[in-house]
Amino acid sequence: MTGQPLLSVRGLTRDFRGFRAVDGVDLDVTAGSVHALVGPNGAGKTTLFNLLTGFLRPSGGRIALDGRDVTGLPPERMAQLGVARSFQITSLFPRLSAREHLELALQSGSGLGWRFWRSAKLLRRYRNRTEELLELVGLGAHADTTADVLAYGRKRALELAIALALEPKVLLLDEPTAGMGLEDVDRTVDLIGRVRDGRTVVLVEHNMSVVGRVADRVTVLRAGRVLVEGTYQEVRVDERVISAYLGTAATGVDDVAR
Ligand SMILES: Nc1ncnc2c1ncn2[C@@H]1O[C@H](COP(=O)(O)OP(=O)(O)OP(=O)(O)O)[C@@H](O)[C@H]1O
Repeated sequence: MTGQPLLSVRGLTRDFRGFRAVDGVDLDVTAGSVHALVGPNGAGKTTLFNLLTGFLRPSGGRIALDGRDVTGLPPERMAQLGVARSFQITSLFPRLSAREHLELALQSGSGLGWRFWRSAKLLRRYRNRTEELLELVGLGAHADTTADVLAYGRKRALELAIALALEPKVLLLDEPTAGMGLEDVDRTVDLIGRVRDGRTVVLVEHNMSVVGRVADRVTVLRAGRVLVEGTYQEVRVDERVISAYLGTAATGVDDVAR
């Protein structure tokens, strides 16, 4: 970790017809860290996530990536600049194999379009990278399986590999363990541990035990504002965090309060 904020947010605000879902958020994500955004239901985590990835435009405030102002840029521009999010399962092509998804992702990230196929050298390089990414996310044995028959946890792993194919500076994961059974959750925790190497990761996560295992820093949001920021060990015993969770029917309260 270098200690430098790679992603820096100041006074970020987002209104929906007069309702302030994100309200003056300041956030610094250190290069090389895993940074979790948590908070009870309706705290503004998803809205903040969508602001950081360009899927929503802020109503106010600034976002800087590596010192460059990227406020209000659209998602494709954010992705080009190095902010990639793990896409939802619905964005996978049912009839394409895991390998084909990665070849397409690498090709689109190369900026060469179809010209990419003309260069044997490039083709080889991308084939090698495809195999590396498949291994990294544990899909080496499923390279030729089409997305429609990949198990749920493996679909999520494929989405992650697709995001990694863009070689992002910051990888954003939206509830990476949502809907998973215990075994897949453990596998995903391992996976995050592997992919974080040399990367910066921001994740929204409801499962506090996952947060405790993967995150270096935790920002707790409530009612659109930053309530507390610190390590998992710090925030889990913070009275304000405990009462924020106790004040709602949110999941995760047991883990926070324990
Ligand atoms: N498009 C929208 N239009 C109006 N209100 C919205 C919109 N998106 C979110 N909100 C409101 O903003 C607030 C924050 O929502 P958000 O989804 O960001 O919270 P969250 O912390 O991700 O919650 P959850 O844990 O339930 O997913 C909520 O009150 C929500 O109803």
